[in-house]
Amino acid sequence: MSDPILSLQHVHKSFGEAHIIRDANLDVIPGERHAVIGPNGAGKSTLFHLCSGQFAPSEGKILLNGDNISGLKPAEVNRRGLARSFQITNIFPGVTVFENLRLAVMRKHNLQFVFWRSAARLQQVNEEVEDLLIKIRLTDRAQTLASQLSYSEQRSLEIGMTLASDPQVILLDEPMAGMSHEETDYTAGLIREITEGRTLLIVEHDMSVVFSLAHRISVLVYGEIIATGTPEEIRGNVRVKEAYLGEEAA
Ligand SMILES: Nc1ncnc2c1ncn2[C@@H]1O[C@H](COP(=O)(O)OP(=O)(O)OP(=O)(O)O)[C@@H](O)[C@H]1O
Repeated sequence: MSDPILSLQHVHKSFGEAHIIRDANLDVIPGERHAVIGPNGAGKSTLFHLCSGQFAPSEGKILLNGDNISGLKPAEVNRRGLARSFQITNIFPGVTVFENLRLAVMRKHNLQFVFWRSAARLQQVNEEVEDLLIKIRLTDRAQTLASQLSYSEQRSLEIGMTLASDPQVILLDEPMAGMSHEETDYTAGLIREITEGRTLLIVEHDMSVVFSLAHRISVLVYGEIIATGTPEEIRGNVRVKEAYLGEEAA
């Protein structure tokens, strides 16, 4: 197995007396689509916050490409190649799809207003935005206000904004939440496409999506990763059935 691109080593996270993440160990392999599943409140979002720099671990290490990123600020983690989307959408509803993406691309280049004096750079940003529009299949909606998009289109736009920094590792937190079956199928297809050649860590409650999309799955229960394996291995894991999947099936 190749070296992990993202590695959590004995990671703990406490808030006061509450031990939310307890000795989490997780290796994410370059190129894989890795899902984290677990009951409500298990600590999945907290785990993502730790990986993306929103929280610093109380103990343990998080490595990205072998470098210790524990405690680095989100912008620095992003600069090093990890981007995430949130459960709650962070697009700007009052501006167009194109402008939302342009803002995300400019953020990547860390652009100031002075930047706009250069027509060549403006052209470069616009080309990057056009490219993103194709990837998220929203070229026809470029001039539509984000608030006018359908729910799944808004999620596509958010995925596009996550892609703007051209990350090696993408973290998606419940991208299918609140979607119909059709929207879920559509978004699963989009995620397959846009993560080609990248690494995906995804939290998702829809088990049919998880088991068809993920190469490997980790199961988080009460802040502990109780199993990691292929979908078949996880389906057959007795501990997982007892702690989680049995309960879901019921
Ligand atoms: N900043 C915080 N301070 C104190 N407790 C927190 C904080 N953030 C999260 N928690 C607690 O940590 C636990 C895990 O929350 P988290 O959101 O990570 O779970 P989750 O697995 O993502 O849940 P869900 O599937 O419902 O989204 C919860 O009990 C939550 O109340």
